[in-house]
Amino acid sequence: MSDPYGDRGNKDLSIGNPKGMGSEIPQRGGTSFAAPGGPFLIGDGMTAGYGQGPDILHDCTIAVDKGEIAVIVGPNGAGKSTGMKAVFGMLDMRKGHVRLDGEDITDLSPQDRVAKGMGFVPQTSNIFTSMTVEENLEMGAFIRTDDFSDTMAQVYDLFPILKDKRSQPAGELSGGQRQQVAVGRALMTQPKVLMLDEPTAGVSPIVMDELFDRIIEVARTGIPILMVEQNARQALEIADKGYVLVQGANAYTGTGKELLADPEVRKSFLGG
Ligand SMILES: Nc1ncnc2c1ncn2[C@@H]1O[C@H](COP(=O)(O)OP(=O)(O)OP(=O)(O)O)[C@@H](O)[C@H]1O
Repeated sequence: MSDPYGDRGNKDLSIGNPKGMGSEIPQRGGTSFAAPGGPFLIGDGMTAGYGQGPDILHDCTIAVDKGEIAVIVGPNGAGKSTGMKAVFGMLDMRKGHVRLDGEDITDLSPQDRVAKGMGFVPQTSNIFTSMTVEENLEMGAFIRTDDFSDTMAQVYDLFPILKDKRSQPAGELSGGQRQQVAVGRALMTQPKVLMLDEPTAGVSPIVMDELFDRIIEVARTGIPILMVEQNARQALEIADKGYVLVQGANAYTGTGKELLADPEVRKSFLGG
C-alpha cells in the first residue's frame, strides 16, 4: 500500500501524490494533503464490504485535517456512506487503517471511537423522534460524567430554533430542524471531529444554505468536519478539501475550488 502521507517512514511520496498539495489540477486517485504527522482523521487505503459480501470500498482514502471541512461527493451507490461507516468502525476493514490524531484506531468499536472524540451523524434514524429536543441532546451527552449544561447552551446558541422547541417531541420538527437536532446531539459529546452523512438530505435549498452556514460555524469553533453530500456543487463551495468517489474508489481529490474548476469533474458530477 502506498503511504502518501509520509508518516510511516521513508517512502516514495510520488506514488500517491504526483504533484502535491496546491497544484492547480485535481488529481486522480488517492491524493495527499500531506501535513506533518498525517491528517487529524484518516481512513487510509480502506478496502471493506458488508458481512461476507463483496468489497464495496477499494483502497479508498478519505481524511480531514484540523480547521477543515472535507466533503465526499459522487454518484449514488459510489460508497460514500460506506466510507463514513468504515471510518466510524461499523464495517470490518479488509485492508487499510483508520487513524485519529496519529493513533491507529482501526480495531476500536464505534462506541470506543466516540469516547476518543469522534462524533458521527448517520444519514437516517439519527434522532429519537418520540423524545423531546432537549432529551435528544441529553442522550447525546451520555458518555459524559461532567456537567454538560454549557455545551447545551452552546448548541442552543448555534441552533436557536431548538431552544424554542426544546420541550417538543423531535419527531414533530421539520426536516431541517431534525438535522439540527442530530448535529446538536453529536456536538454534546464535545467531539474532536464531526462526521456528517448527508446533513442536508431532503431539505429545501434555503434550509440547505442555512445548515451549511451552521456547519461552517461549527468548523470555525475548531472542530474538523468530514461530510458526505448529495448537493455536490454547494458542498464543494464550502469545502477546503473534496473527494469524488466512484465505485468505491478515489476518482478525484482536490480543494473544493480545484474540483469545481475541473472540466471532467464538472461534466461528470456537477451537471456540466
Ligand atoms: N447494509 C448494507 N449491506 C450490503 N450492501 C450495502 C449496505 N449498504 C450499502 N450497501 C451497498 O454498498 C454500495 C455503496 O452504497 P453506499 O450507500 O455506501 O453509497 P453512497 O455513495 O452513499 O450512495 P447514496 O448517495 O445513494 O447514499 C451499494 O452497492 C449498496 O448497495
